[in-house]
Amino acid sequence: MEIRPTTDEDRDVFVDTAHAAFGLFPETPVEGGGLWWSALEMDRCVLALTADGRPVGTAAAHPFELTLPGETLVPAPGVTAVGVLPSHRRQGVLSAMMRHQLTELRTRGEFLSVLLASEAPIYGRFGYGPATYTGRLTVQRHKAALDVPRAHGTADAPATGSVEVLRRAECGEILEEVYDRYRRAQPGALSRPHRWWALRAGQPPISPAPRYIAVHRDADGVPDGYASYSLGEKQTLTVDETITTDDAVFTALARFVLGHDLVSQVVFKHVPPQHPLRWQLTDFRAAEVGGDTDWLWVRLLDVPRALTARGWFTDGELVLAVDDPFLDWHGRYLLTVRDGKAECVPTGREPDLSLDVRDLGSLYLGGTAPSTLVRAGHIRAHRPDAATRADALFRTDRSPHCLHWF
Ligand SMILES: CC(=O)SCCNC(=O)CCNC(=O)[C@H](O)C(C)(C)COP(=O)(O)OP(=O)(O)OC[C@H]1O[C@@H](n2cnc3c(N)ncnc32)[C@H](O)[C@@H]1OP(=O)(O)O
Repeated sequence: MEIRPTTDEDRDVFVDTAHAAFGLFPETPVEGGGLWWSALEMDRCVLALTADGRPVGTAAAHPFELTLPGETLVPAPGVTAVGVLPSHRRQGVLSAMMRHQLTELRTRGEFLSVLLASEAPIYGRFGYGPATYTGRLTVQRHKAALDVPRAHGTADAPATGSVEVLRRAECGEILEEVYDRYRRAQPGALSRPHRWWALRAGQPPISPAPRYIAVHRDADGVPDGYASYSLGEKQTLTVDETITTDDAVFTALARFVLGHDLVSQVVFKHVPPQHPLRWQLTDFRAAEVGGDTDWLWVRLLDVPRALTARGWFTDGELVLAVDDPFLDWHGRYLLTVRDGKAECVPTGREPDLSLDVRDLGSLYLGGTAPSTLVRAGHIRAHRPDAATRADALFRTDRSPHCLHWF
């Protein structure tokens, strides 16, 4: 078995092998298709080949930026197109590719990588842990009235601005600009490189799939939010994504789609856990939460660099004993947080928590409380107050959320 990096000449072989691994025929640029593979950069891909040179496995990484708590932007290779031909599975091909890729990323100086998992049981063994969650909110339109805000001087001042409906093709750079502003402020969000928008690679609203876009503009006419949507069967209006940094603008866009005629229900895909929309409905039961799932998985490759990169919101200290069985590595660190910044240094002190690197990946963005994984039996707390202190330390000002598909 040989694992080797690819070049532009390997693109066809890579794309064919990846499609065969997923049981698909290579996608053609038909109406609506988002050619996900056109965004692959071949110098970031690997092929696995048998001894006689037949390609049997693929893996790739996109050069994304990830927003950490504290609005810090860091490089985050987005692992994708991972596949092994059905004839060559369970013979260690994926394990060999993962070892090659993670070692290469670490050598290049990356301190974390991310992915979306096709199946949840695959990636924990390689050190990835689920770190952001997403869900679907289905609202019955006949019960969809929004409540009058009870706090004076806040949301009862509705967003001043306007909503205009455009077709996707009429939006020019608006979506890219609004998305970019949003993702810089949203922990867990990924950049969508300009190349993706230009190639129209991926899922709506990036892809050429026909969509209406409700664009919200502020009082000066500057776009500050959008909702990408389509109407389908059973009078269902589906919103692919609602993008804005401003809660009042989100409410204005929600009010717009919920008021759409000839619609019996509105499905908001990709709503973060604990989103306020449910609480804004006069009838709390008008919204049904579904499709609750993990989304972004995080793998830490350099624990001190990763922990000092993110912002912190509570002072404190914690000794973490971290195990990385896949890359055969162990470290014990004193994490000290003062005024929003962390120091993380090797220590000989007794640990507060012992944990696998995959579980640290789950805690990293603040979307999973350490005490949850202690209660699940995955993290070992060595002192009675360790989980509570860890919860306070890892908590963030805003829950992480990611809705980019790759
Ligand atoms: C980020 C992304 O791209 S997600 C997309 C992942 N790809 C797919 O889902 C495409 C379809 N599936 C495949 O191509 C393959 O089954 C892969 C890539 C998931 C696994 O490849 P393989 O070469 O069979 O994996 P490999 O032999 O290295 O298995 C390593 C271990 O993972 C386990 N494993 C592999 N796949 C799975 C799975 N789908 N579910 C549960 N366990 C799995 C194996 O049993 C093995 O366990 P062991 O070490 O205890 O023996």
